[in-house]
Amino acid sequence: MSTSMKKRKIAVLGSRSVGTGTRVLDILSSCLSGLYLLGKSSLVKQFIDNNFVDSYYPTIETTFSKSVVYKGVEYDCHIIDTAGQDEYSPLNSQHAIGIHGYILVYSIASKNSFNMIQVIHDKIMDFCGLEKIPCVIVGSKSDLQSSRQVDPKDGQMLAKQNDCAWIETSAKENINVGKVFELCLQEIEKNTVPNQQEPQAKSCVAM
Ligand SMILES: Nc1nc2c(ncn2[C@@H]2O[C@H](COP(=O)(O)OP(=O)(O)OP(=O)(O)O)[C@@H](O)[C@H]2O)c(=O)[nH]1
Repeated sequence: MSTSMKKRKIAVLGSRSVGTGTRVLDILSSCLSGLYLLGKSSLVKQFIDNNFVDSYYPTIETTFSKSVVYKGVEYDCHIIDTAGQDEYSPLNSQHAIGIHGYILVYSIASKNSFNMIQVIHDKIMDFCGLEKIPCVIVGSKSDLQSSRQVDPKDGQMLAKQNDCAWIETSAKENINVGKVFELCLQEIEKNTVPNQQEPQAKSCVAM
């Protein structure tokens, strides 16, 4: 790996799926309520391995690395696939400190998961004490059109209100997966002052 590569840490967050605590029951509950699962891990897996698996394994937080060339610059991206956020739980500091950009995921087939995006966004802003965070709001499972509960216009409006990028994606059909991470780098680099090597120092970014 080139020493001049810019390191960017990206956290993938969304609402936590309601696990039952045991493996068999988790699988059963995912069959019953699969639409409410966000597909965070599937999105990351498709990006890292070019692979989609239909089965569900509850996420234990994992970090992946991949070098990405964006606008002719090579970035060493560290992507943290989180287990998700509860409405009332405080933000885990590891999902804020040292993070350069966020991918906030909802399922287009779950209005509840969409409603959680503003809650999670506000939690990050509160934690970091910032007025803006580099962020992409992502509507996952765009292949599930017949189960759609979230209008694209609502996604775009939420992104506009929070000064974020927005996109819909399908890990299953490999639609817009690379674009999600490009948009995240774009939002991170918006934070970079011209002629400056790294994103501007913010209280939550470890330089
Ligand atoms: N139709 C469809 N199903 C998907 C897509 N992405 C993921 N899934 C399915 O949704 C389920 C949950 O996917 P995961 O990627 O494990 O979801 P997660 O958000 O990481 O879930 P947690 O580990 O509970 O946080 C799995 O059965 C996937 O196969 C997609 O783009 N389209």
